[in-house]
Amino acid sequence: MEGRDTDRAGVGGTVADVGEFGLIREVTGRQQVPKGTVVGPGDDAAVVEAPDGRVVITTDVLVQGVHFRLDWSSPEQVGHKAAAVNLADVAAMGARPTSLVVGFACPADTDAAVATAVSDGMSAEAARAGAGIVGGDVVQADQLVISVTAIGDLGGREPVTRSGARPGHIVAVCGRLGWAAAGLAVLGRGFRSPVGVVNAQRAPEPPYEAGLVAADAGATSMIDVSDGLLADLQHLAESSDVGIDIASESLEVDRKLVDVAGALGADPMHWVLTGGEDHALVATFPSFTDLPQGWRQIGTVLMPDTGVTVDGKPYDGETGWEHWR
Ligand SMILES: Nc1ncnc2c1ncn2[C@@H]1O[C@H](COP(=O)(O)OP(=O)(O)OP(=O)(O)O)[C@@H](O)[C@H]1O
Ligand SMILES: Cc1ncc(C[n+]2csc(CCOP(=O)(O)O)c2C)c(N)n1
Ligand SMILES: [Mg+2]
Ligand SMILES: [Mg+2]
Ligand SMILES: [Mg+2]
Repeated sequence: MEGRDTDRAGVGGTVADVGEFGLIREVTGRQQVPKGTVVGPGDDAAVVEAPDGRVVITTDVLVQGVHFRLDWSSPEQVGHKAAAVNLADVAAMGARPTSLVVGFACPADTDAAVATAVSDGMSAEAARAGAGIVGGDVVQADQLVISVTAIGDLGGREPVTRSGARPGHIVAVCGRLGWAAAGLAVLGRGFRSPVGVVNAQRAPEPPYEAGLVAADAGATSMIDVSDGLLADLQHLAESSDVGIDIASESLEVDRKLVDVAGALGADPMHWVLTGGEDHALVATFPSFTDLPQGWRQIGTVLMPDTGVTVDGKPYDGETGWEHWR
């Protein structure tokens, strides 16, 4: 196969065989983490030492047909989403986003106005988080690809990683769950309404400020929900070496989700538990914490042997999005 070098492959099969998270383990296992790295690969963002402080840095790539479709979303909404998913990773470290660097790839026949509208959408969402675009690159490609690197400022705080949860802590969430998944289901069936869930899929609105607030309130770990609540809690549970139980009765299922699910013959609780792309923030706090405004308790941290459960039982079904699956 083109480009395949069996001597160097180190791992057999295709990336689909290895899996998204297996591939991350493979590539990070071969990398040397440089001196001055405070938080290396494995969290929502890295934290590196700079001469005058610590910098939070993270990248997410969005690919046409995988993360968005131009017949589903306006170019501005695509740009908004590309910025939001990265800004949310900075917020999930308890940091304030400051700047974005943008890689933009598209075919030769793309309208220039599409490219500028994507950029405008990114700038507008960055501004909502207090950040702006400071550089980038534009190149030719077979489809639209947007790669964003976001930089954040901890303002002297310690980063809130995925690894600080301990048994007895409470699990809390801020932001929407299941809305973008409902929107995806609607769009996937060729509908364009209700616009509330559809716009949640097109242009998510993560609660950036809540990341800083959680850090100041003593959050012990945090992650943003990109792949699905249960899938992302699994990452947090593995990093912290704990178990987590979610109480389904504490998860509010908005009337809108119930209505959309009814119309599509879907289960709204499945969207809430496993839907990604709303970029809600999930954090753990010591049990005595008065949760900050907007945060609600949804579960508890347990000993590691139980894994991630819902009402004490393992979840029956996919827990979230995984590339190549
Ligand atoms: N090619 C890579 N090389 C080094 N580290 C990587 C690579 N790909 C991913 N990682 C690291 O693996 C960890 C998990 O990545 P992942 O993309 O799942 O996190 P995320 O960006 O928070 O989630 P999502 O992409 O679903 O929004 C991150 O710390 C990321 O930096
Ligand atoms: C056209 C189209 N098809 C499917 C989806 C669903 N989807 C794509 S990536 C992802 C998880 C987050 O991505 P990542 O892990 O890369 O951050 C999800 C839920 C979509 N948004 N658009
Ligand atoms: Mg993340
Ligand atoms: Mg990522
Ligand atoms: Mg993901």
